[in-house]
Amino acid sequence: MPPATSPARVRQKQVRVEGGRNSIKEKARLRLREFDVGDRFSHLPLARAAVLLPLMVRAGKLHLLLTVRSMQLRRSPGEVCFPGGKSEATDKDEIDTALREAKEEVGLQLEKVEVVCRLVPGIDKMNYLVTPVVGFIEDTFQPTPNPDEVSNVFVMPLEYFVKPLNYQTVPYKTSSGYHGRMHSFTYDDPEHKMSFRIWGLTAHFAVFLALVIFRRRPTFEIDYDLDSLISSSENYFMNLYASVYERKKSNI
Ligand SMILES: CCCC(=O)SCCNC(=O)CCNC(=O)[C@H](O)C(C)(C)COP(=O)(O)OP(=O)(O)OC[C@H]1O[C@@H](n2cnc3c(N)ncnc32)[C@H](O)[C@@H]1OP(=O)(O)O
Ligand SMILES: [Mg+2]
Repeated sequence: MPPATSPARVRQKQVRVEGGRNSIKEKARLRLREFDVGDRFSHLPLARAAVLLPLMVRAGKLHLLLTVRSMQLRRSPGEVCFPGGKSEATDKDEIDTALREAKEEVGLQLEKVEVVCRLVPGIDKMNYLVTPVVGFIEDTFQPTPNPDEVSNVFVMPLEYFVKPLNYQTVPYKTSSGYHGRMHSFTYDDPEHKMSFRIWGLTAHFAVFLALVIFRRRPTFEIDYDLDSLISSSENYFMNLYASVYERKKSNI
């Protein structure tokens, strides 16, 4: 047998690693495509925003890239969120918005993202319809955060959003009167030697993504029926939307 450092053995190992990485990605891709909502919610009469949920394979596991918002921002300073922002007139759709914002905020070139799908949207505290766009990026990506908008970038295992070490649930009521629960995760990042708190809308999207990909019951309670995740996630959103819509109508 050739020595462990011989070019043939190194190449064999590389092929195995790439094969493993591809099968993780392929399984995730197939699951995500089942949940692609396309432009089904795009006609809803709310202001629009989109975020990119950047997935990568690191050490054989799926990871998500997240950002910490600059303290200078007017809205949600210091909160953890995905790269993203409001739609601009030049954006063709939510995918354009998410990719444009990811480039502006963390320097991610759009040709470095393999867009897989759009998931069920959420509604933020300003009543923006926020569409999560899921895309694969390489784990070699080196972010260049725009300091006006982003103060930090970190990567965490997607699995943490179904099996967290530090989790709390926070009941909340929106301005439109909708009652729900917000997830709140604290993640101790070994790379930055810092703790990050991921909660609210960002946690909501990360949990849903983990449920779609892992099909596993999390260690905490969720508002979905796992046996019919597509319909229950859409119903959850439509109830939230109805409460916002009713409120908007009554304010006219
Ligand atoms: C109902 C649940 C509510 C919650 O969950 S709160 C709990 C946790 N927080 C979260 O989960 C965060 C959720 N929010 C978000 O993900 C984002 O806010 C959301 C909805 C995608 C919107 O994206 P944003 O990032 O707020 O919007 P954006 O990126 O378009 O703009 C942000 C602000 O930056 C400004 N900006 C853009 N380019 C700039 C530049 N080159 N230099 C300086 N400033 C710049 C831009 O004007 C905007 O400012 P402003 O917000 O309009 O005051
Ligand atoms: Mg933004």
